[in-house]
Amino acid sequence: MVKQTIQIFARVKPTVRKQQQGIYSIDEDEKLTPSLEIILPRDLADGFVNNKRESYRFKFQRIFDQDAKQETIFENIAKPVAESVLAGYNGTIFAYGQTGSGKTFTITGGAERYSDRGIIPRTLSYIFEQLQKDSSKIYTTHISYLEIYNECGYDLLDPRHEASSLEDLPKVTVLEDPDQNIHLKNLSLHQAATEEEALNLLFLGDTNRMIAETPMNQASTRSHCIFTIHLSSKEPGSATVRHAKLHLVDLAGSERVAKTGVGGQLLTEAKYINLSLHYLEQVIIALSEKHRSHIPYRNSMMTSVLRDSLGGNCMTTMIATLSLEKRNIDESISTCRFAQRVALIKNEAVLNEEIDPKLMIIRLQKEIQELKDELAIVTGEQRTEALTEAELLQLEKLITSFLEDQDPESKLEVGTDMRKIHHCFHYLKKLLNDKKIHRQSTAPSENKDQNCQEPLKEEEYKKLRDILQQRDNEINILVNMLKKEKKKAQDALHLSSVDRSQLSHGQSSPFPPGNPDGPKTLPFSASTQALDSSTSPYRSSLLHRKTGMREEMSLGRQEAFEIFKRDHADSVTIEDNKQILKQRFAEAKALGESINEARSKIGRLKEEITQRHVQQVALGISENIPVPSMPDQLEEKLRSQLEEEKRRYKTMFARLKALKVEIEHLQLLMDKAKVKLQKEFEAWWAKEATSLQVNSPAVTPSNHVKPFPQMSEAQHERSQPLSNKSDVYARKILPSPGPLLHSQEQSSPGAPMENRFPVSTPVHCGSKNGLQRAQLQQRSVDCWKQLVTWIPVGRLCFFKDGALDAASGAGARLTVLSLLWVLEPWAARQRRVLGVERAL
Ligand SMILES: Nc1ncnc2c1ncn2[C@@H]1O[C@H](COP(=O)(O)OP(=O)(O)OP(=O)(O)O)[C@@H](O)[C@H]1O
Repeated sequence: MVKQTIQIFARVKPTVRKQQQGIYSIDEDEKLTPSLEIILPRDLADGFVNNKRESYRFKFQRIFDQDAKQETIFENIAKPVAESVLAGYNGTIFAYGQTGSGKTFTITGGAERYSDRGIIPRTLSYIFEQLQKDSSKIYTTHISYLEIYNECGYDLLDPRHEASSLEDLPKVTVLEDPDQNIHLKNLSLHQAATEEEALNLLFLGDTNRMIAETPMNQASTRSHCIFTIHLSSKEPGSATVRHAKLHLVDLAGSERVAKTGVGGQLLTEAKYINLSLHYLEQVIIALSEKHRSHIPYRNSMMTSVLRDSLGGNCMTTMIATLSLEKRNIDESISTCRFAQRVALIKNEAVLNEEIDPKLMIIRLQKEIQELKDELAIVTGEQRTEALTEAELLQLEKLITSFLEDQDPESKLEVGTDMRKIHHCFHYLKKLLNDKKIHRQSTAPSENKDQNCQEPLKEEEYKKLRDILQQRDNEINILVNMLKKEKKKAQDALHLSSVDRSQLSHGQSSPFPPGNPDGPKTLPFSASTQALDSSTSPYRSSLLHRKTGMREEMSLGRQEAFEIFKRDHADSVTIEDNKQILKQRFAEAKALGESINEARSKIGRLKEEITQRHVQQVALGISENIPVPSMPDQLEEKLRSQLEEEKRRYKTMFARLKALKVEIEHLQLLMDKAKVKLQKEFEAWWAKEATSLQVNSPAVTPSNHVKPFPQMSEAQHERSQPLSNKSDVYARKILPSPGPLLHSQEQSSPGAPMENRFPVSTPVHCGSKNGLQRAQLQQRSVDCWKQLVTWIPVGRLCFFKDGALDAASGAGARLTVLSLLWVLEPWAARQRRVLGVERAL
């Protein structure tokens, strides 16, 4: 048992230096428990004459200032916890702090750079690396991911549901057994055999969380998330299994309702969050007070789930995330106060061991059989029916192994069944008789042989022995050569099949097929498959969501999406990551080629060494000189080259492995960013469409949304106003329709100049007024209608491009494109009508 108080750490989020100057200081001199001093500026007292304290000092195990890297956080905070989990203890790391203070950044990581990986991906990496190294135990790893929102639990990894809102996810409920153990009903556990599988699960959960967000529930801020790694270990042959859980918890923002300034639904949410954090605080107060018999764990779902982590069987660590700006000083002080109370809680972690149920069943079955046999002896009730074939076979096996066992103390255990005992005696008797007969039949010939043998001269015997030895060596060498040839042929066969499969996949992988050291060949053939989304169910699920959403889009929306994507802030990150990914792929490819080269060089060197041996043997045979036992100079040289090449190979191999993890991580980051982008676009599209309808009562479906009565539903949808992300983008400029316009048809006499589309005067449609905007769009539709009637399709295409070039803002592009989608079929129809008229 390990008794330990909850470890508390502080992390200060980086902000503009000026804002934090003089607000806090870290005293690292107190080596054992460094302290953080928060200085309350006078002006925060709002002019009151008061005796408010000006400085607050809090002690932490360690304080990480703004420049602390994610790597440092992992090494100092998460690694020790991961180590104890590997040893079989439960562990929890939770981040607590106000919204925006860096909880998600610390626990999960940033979405932009690979180096921003947070505690979860790094811990997964570390755990799987350790599991690979330790071959003395059999490990199984499972993952679960729970979100608690408004006191309801949701399973973020349920494979049966595609979440489009939180309600689509299965609800998780807390059950308590008579021993007060907590069970989570409906929370799915997923086996993860590799780091890649576990990472895919993390990204799937994060994506589900993001997709399930509604504008009312902007995710992370208002929900708690618990990512759990379940680890079981067992020594081979042992009946004892160890179970350990590691909870990595991203709590909701801890700010008070008054500060958030929210109302309505948000207020309800804020209350729930505050309520659950309030209950968390109550639990912590109760635990930090001595002699409190009742701890109110059951008051909220979160405290129920984290029951073991708080004052129970767990090694728990808290990270207080602080955003030390002037306006956040109060919240930062309350976060630190909370941490000080948490630091008083004592946990008692024990190894969670149990007997493997399967082995337990076998053991109990054996015991039952033994007891039955004993009972039969005591009661004198012996079974009389004949032994079955299987029983007889098993007995004979037992006898054979008993006879072969060299240990004089060994016993033949057949139980108390008299039928079995009798059978054993019969069998042994038969064996003994058979052996006797055999001896008698072979004895005369042995004697004859002995008589025929002539005593060999000592010298001759020695010579023959030497020759025999020499022949043995030659045979060994030739057998080795044969083996190598056979292996080469197999490799060639395998390579050609790999080539074929790669060709059929249509993609070339930068990862080389293997390791020159024989048994561990093709370590990457499996892992490269992870890069292929079709082999990873979770990644393909992410991609499916992404492409699925895309397929549903109409063409007009797709074009709008392309523009939205181009102008979105995240597009820079996606592009950056694409570039990095390209670089990494190129690097991996180059590395793969070098590894292949090194591999063939190693093969060549080995070949040369073997050749040398063969030559020496051949020389030995022809000139009758013994094969030298020590390698000569040339062989020494070859061997040192071989060792050098092997070292080089190993270094490159390790780098390639790291690259592979990085590439996979980047791909997942990009997938996630793309899903986010798509989701934001959908939200923006829906919002704009509704805001146009709500804000423009004058624009009825007949005069605006569906300008052409003959239009099909699909065309109708394409003609929906895009509203041009009006206030975000620059002013929208439509090209002038030119002299073809009849001004009376286009504008009323009293209309403002900008609504009349004067020749070669751009129209500015950047007004926030929905009605005006709708009118302008209606007019532009009419204007284009006129224009397109007389333009052949080729010109229309020209206009499409010209308009795109002429337009200075993305909004204009959207309007022009949406109009074109409407007008293209319409113009074709018009031309057909005109053709008919002309023919008549
Ligand atoms: N140590 C840091 N270094 C760089 N950027 C950071 C750091 N901490 C936080 N950030 C950035 O600050 C922003 C807010 O951080 P984050 O989302 O992690 O806050 P949070 O506490 O989880 O907020 P919420 O309660 O809303 O979930 C993010 O853009 C994040 O990238």
